[in-house]
Order: sequence, then structure tokens, then C-alpha cells
Amino acid sequence: MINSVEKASVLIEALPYLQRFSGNTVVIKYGGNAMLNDELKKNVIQDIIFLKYAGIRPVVVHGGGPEITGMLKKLGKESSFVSGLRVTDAETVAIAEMVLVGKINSEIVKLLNFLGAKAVGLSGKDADLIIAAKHLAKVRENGQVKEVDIGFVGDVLKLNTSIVESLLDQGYIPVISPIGIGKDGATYNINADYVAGDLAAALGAEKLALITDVEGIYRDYKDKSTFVSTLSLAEAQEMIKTGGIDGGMIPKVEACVKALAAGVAKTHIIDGRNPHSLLLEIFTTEGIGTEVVKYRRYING
Ligand SMILES: Nc1ncnc2c1ncn2[C@@H]1O[C@H](COP(=O)(O)OP(=O)(O)O)[C@@H](O)[C@H]1O
Ligand SMILES: CC(=O)N[C@@H](CCC(=O)OP(=O)(O)O)C(=O)O
Repeated sequence: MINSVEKASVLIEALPYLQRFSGNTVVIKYGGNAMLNDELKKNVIQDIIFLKYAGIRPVVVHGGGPEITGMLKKLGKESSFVSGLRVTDAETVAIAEMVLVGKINSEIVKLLNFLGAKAVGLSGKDADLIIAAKHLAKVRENGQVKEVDIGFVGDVLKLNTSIVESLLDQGYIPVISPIGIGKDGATYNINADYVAGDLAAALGAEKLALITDVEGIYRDYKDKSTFVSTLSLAEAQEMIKTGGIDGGMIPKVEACVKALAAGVAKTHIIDGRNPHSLLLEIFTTEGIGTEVVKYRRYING
């Protein structure tokens, strides 16, 4: 148990961060792998509500990859991924939309409201929030990059952020599903990390936090002693090139790169399996995940 002096020092440690971030927008990507049990879900939701009551403007983009995979399996469809992205045929995009918008979004909104916030769920189709274009996956083969068609997988072409800004101005927490609408009228399945990165850039957010199910980034994923707490943009890009970062971590790091390039001050990859990791990353000096920053010497907050 910590004593009262220690308790007070924990609160005081948060003061400069509260002063600095109050009034700023923070985009939080809540990944499907960090939603696997109710207790952890509650912790993440409480952290988001804490941010709101600390004067921060949180925007939530959620994933749900494991639930989509589970539903496809129930329907007799196997999932496959290319460079961390789901191969998405017409049937799969309909199921992904159903799971993301119909199930996961409404559950997050319910929990936020139940635990004391005012949240509003949005699909990328609402108010044309996410206009998408077909994404071609990039595959590295013998040192060459090849583009592969993986179906109804989208890139963010344009974000109409005014609906998000209006909701924030009225005190709501927007909760966004990574489903986009194409100019061709087709529905696109977009990796939630990309939506979060683009949204952080478009909103001029202070921070982008990606909540997942690993401690952060490892230089060598197989060797847990190689955990990195701070990574520069250039180092992260080099790790993607050399294959040090692969699978589901690729879209995360690419999202960080995009947000940083657009002026977002810091991006964080955080382990949602650790209770209250979001608060610890934002309001304590050491943090607990990996921060990806423009330059390594950026150490202030
Ligand atoms: N260098 C790396 N450091 C950490 N994780 C990595 C690395 N390279 C690949 N990964 C993989 O990325 C995964 C996280 O992505 P993903 O499973 O898609 O998460 P989410 O569902 O939260 O978006 C990790 O569980 C790990 O398997
Ligand atoms: C194109 C693509 O891969 N879309 C993702 C969308 C959900 C997502 O991003 O969920 P996580 O964040 O939990 O991985 C998918 O179908 O799984």
C-alpha cells in the first residue's frame, strides 16, 4: 500500500501534464486486442473519462480485428492478412461493418456513458466523416516493393472533421469506427491505426495514443529485453524497411509517422493489458509504453 505522502506525490506529478494538455485534443486508438476482457475494458474507458474531466478533448477510434475474425470464423470464413491488413472481399466488408459499427462502437459508447461521460458513436459514413479510396497493400519481395489488391480495404482520402469538432465543442466524446465510404459509393474497411493517425493529423491533435496488446516496440520482437521506450521517426521508418517492425505494428508506426509529420507533438504505443496504462503514459514522467517522436531529443512532456 502507498502512504498518503506517496499518494499526494503521484497527484502532484500529474500537475505539469494537466496544465500543459488541458484544452488539447488527444486521439486514442483502442485496439481490438486490448478489449479482450471486461475489467481491462473498464480501465481503458475510465482512463478516457479521466482525460475528459482533466480538460482534455479525447477522440476515440476503435478497432476490433479479433471480433471480426471471430465472426467470420463462425460464418465459415478464414481470415488472411497482408502487411497487417485484412484481405477483404464484399462479404467480409459487410461483416466488418456490422461488427465494428453495430457491436463494438455501440458497446464503447454504452460503457463511456455508463461510467460518466457523454459519448456519441460515428461510423466513417456519418456526415461523410471518412472518404476512402482503395488501398493497395505493399509487399516486400527480394528487396523490391510490390503492390497487391486486397479488396475493399481503404486508405483515408479525406476527413470531414467538422462533425468531430462540433461534438468536441459540445462536450461529447466522439467514438469512431474505421469504416469509410468511397467516391464510388463502396464501403471500405480501413485499419483503425490509419484512421487514428490521419484524424490526429487533421484535428491538429497534441497526441496520438495507440492502445494495443504489446508493451510497445521491441528492436527485435523475439527478444523482450530489446524494448524501446523512445524511438525517433527516422529510426521507426528504418525498422519498417529492414523488417524489424512487421505485421500489425506496421500500420501503427505508419500512423505515428503521418501524425508526427503533420505536427502532432508525440505519439505513443501503449499496452492495454496493463491497467491504466493510458493515464500512466500521459501523466507520469517515465511513461510505460513506446513513444515515437520526431527527434529523439524531444523529451519534454
Ligand atoms: N518490433 C515489434 N515490436 C512489437 N510488436 C511487434 C513488432 N513487430 C511486429 N509486432 C506485432 O504487432 C502486434 C500488434 O499489432 P496488432 O496485433 O494488430 O494490434 P491491435 O489489434 O491492437 O491493433 C504485436 O502483438 C506483435 O505481434
Ligand atoms: C483493413 C483492416 O485490416 N481493417 C481492420 C479493421 C479493424 C482494426 O483495425 O482492428 P484492430 O485495431 O483491432 O486490429 C480489420 O479488418 O481487422
